[in-house]
Amino acid sequence: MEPIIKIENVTKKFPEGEGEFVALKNISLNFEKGEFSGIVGPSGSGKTTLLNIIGSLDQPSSGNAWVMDKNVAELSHKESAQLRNLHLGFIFQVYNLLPVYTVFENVEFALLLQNKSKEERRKAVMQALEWVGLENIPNKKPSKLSGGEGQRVAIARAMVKEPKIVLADEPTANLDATNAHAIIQTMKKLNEELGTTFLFSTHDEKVMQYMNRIVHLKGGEVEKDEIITAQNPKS
Ligand SMILES: Nc1ncnc2c1ncn2[C@@H]1O[C@H](COP(=O)(O)OP(=O)(O)OP(=O)(O)O)[C@@H](O)[C@H]1O
Repeated sequence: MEPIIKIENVTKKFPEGEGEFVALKNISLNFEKGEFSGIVGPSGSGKTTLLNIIGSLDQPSSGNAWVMDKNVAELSHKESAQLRNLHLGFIFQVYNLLPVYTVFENVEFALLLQNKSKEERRKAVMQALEWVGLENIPNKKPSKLSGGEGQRVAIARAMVKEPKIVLADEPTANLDATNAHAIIQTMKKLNEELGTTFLFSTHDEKVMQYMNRIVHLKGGEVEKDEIITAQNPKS
């Protein structure tokens, strides 16, 4: 089976002063369907840059990044928007909920670009809220939510389209330990039940212990690619 994400000799350069800064240096990596994997590394090592390329939010300077059989390096703006809309879910450190809308509406938003009836949307939103344990507060406004609840809404918003891949950039950075564990366990459950592929960027040891695989980046290069087996759990 083809990997769901295939990174092939990807280099990413950003302009810096007169010259350029190389954020990713000739990286090659594959991720299989259903992985629950983390990208870890020091600040500035290229984690977000790599997630942005996989998320089709940015393009490599050279090399190829295949995401669900589409080469991100060759997509037009419209095609990358379509890839994101149909197949990718995003969870960020900051939840980016729209304050004037309810929990229900914030999650429903992700479906408005899809051709679904109001009733189909209602069902999908309530299912997603159930997945994250917020089915009882669809009408609350974000300002009335705790940090953990806010991040749950963000997970529901990412999951409501039932994407093939969820990209989570430091999803627990603003949460206390109890909420961080709860959030990551919710994502792990969705990974196991729905087969969604999850790819995290994280510094958080609490997150790392749930991973099946940890890719260590350093200075834009893969320093270590670690498969975590049941016999070798992280503590
Ligand atoms: N748009 C940009 N323009 C210029 N330089 C950039 C840009 N985006 C990232 N960089 C640089 O590329 C390097 C890698 O950044 P990236 O955000 O991928 O790191 P990271 O590993 O996610 O770090 P952190 O853990 O702090 O989020 C950094 O040195 C950053 O300054």
